[in-house]
Amino acid sequence: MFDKILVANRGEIALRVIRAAREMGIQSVAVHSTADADAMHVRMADESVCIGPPPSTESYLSIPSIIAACEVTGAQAIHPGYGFLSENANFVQIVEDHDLIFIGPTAEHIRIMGDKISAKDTMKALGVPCVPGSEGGVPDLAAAKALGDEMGYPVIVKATAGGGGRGMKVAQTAADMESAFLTARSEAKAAFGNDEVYIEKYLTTPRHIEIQVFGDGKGRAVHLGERDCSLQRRHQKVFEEAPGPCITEEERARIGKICADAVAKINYAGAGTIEFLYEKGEFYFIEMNTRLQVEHPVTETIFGVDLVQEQIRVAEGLPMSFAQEDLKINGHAIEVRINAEKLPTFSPRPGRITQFHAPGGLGVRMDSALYDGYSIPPYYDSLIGKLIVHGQDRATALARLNRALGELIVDGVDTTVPLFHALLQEADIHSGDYNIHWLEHWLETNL
Ligand SMILES: Nc1ncc2cc(-c3cccc4ccccc34)c(N3CC[C@@H](N)C3)nc2n1
Ligand SMILES: [Ca+2]
Repeated sequence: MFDKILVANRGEIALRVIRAAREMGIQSVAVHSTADADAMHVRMADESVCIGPPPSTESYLSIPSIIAACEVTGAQAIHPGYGFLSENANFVQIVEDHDLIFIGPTAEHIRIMGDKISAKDTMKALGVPCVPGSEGGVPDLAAAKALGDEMGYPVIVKATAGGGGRGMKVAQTAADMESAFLTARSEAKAAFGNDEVYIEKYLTTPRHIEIQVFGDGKGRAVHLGERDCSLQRRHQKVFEEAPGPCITEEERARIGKICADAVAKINYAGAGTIEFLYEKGEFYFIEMNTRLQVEHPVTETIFGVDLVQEQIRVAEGLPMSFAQEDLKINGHAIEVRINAEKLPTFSPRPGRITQFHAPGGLGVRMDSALYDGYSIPPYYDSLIGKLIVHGQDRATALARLNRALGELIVDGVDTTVPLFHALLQEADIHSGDYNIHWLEHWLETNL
């Protein structure tokens, strides 16, 4: 059992992990840059260590500083949160070389899923439906053109080392293939130091449906249903919900079992998300995220579970607190991401919070590290809070979201709150009739 864990992150997710640990009687160590000395996660933790100057590369991404913080505080395990080092296989290896525990999957699984071709090959072999496309990487332009002609356009060229929308180029017709292929390859080289690309049939109007899975690392795994994360802008999710408004119980059981069985088979440990594109009733695997996701609270809310406590339990070698038959959906949950950004350009707006008031009442959860007088630093991402609401059905959740947004006070900086007030006026949001392009199309003529 852990006496003390180090939280290698900041902001709302650091607070989230500290809360889970405290409830388990585990002490927490916060790490912070000099810019975050006054951050709430530092105050909430049992102890804290300054690990460097503001730039992430010299603080939250500094592996030596984080390992040293464990040594001086006696932390036995590290929770990475999301982003930063959470999917860095080399970090996991170094953590384990120092006889510390990484709260998450193995370095091997992180590496397999971080390479989008080995991820697809692994999932295909495990019976997970994938997007049709190239067998592995595409070596040169001639092969790309031949494949495009064979598959039929449109196709999408993706960086093997990419993910999350980075290094992707669509070729609508054969004439586009040369520029799509060469641009994707050069951008992949520049961004990831690896110019390998692969090609897939481009799905034109899909939804983004992701399945939450959880494994004990010893051959058992469950699924916790899906989240619909289609409302995105430039690959940044803004609104996520569970269950998905367009997914039936039968579809959920079928794709959920396929995913749970797949990760069980590889002895996957901890939280994972299997990302699909969903179109015309079919699921197509695109990526697997080997971390806890920003939007995990909507899943926790409808199932009544604490996924962070489960991560800690499994890292301690304990069994999961639940089996598949224990996991029943209750109601509907929606999360909106509150960013310190100025609409309509979504440009980041750091600054000082003159007044903060979180909404409350029945079915409202606000995950945020804000407080009166807090100064949002300019060095990190602009997420300042997640508003999660729950209702017995989707309509109730939407009404509650509207009510909670009306209570939220964040004075002193611009935020994305007005976006959600506007979205709640839209019939398509109430009907749930949207796909991955809906928000960007809507933004062109609104806000
Ligand atoms: N074969 C094929 N067809 C259409 C696709 C469309 C996207 C995509 C493109 C633009 C926005 C998106 C929002 C949510 C989910 C996916 C997208 C996509 N992405 C974007 C990020 C990464 N998860 C993969 N892959 C696709 N792959
Ligand atoms: Ca991803």
